Amino acid sequence: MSLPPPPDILKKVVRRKVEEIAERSARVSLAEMARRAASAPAPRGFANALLAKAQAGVPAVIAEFKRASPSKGLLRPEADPAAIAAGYQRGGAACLSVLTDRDFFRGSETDLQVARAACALPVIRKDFIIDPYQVYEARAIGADAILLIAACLTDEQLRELDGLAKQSGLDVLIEVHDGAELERALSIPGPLIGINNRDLRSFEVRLDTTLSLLPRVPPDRLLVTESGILERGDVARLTAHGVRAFLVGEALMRAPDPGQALRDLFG
Ligand SMILES: O=C(O)c1ccccc1NCC(=O)[C@H](O)[C@H](O)COP(=O)(O)O
Repeated sequence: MSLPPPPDILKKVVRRKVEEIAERSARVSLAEMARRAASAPAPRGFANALLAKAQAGVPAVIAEFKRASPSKGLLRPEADPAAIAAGYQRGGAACLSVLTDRDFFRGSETDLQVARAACALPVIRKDFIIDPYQVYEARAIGADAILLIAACLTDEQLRELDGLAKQSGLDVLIEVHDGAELERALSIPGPLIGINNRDLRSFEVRLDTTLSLLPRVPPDRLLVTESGILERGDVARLTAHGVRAFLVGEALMRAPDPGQALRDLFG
């Protein structure tokens, strides 16, 4: 069951992020966070892990750790990130995604650190990144990649945050929802383009979002389809159209054994 969307969740989340960044940078300065980022362990190669699977003809799956979400409420609030990350690795995931937002997803930086320490998979920090501070913070906590949501960012912010991430050793997944956002994302060099099937304003999920934008994604980009992949039929439908990379959360987090659910979905 889906919850009714609050009026424009993205605006609400971004407003809260602005406050959060002010609070955090008062506790740990930008300069100190940049220093911590510079001394973080080497990144694991998020984009390369996806590309290797896709080129081998195997579904490249980013398996997501998510306790709750604005659209679905509580999924698995007491989940253990270490056990689930290890299960995802055994289940054949190429990469992990960890929601670090606290107020809307019940996540944390600790979830990412614990999940990454429990496996050898590269990890993307899934959050609403709008400021350089969060890029340094992502690297400082050990993330290997960040998500940039085109709908939350101006072209200038997108370019600045993407440049800073790459300079810091992070891979970037730019997420789009429509043709206009896709054009903006394609103006930025990089191997990964995420197409989110969930309309972040209405919460409606349509796999057709990926299928309609897919012909506009050049072959040198790896399209990652995100959200609403719930059953084998969804994977079969997307695969039949040439989709090779998937980001899946809810279907795995709701299952008694998320790693086994991953095997069952893509097996
Ligand atoms: O999931 C939400 O309710 C949501 C609401 C507002 C912004 C982002 C949101 N989700 C983040 C994601 O993109 C998904 O967690 C991810 O694509 C996995 O989706 P799913 O497999 O449907 O859990």
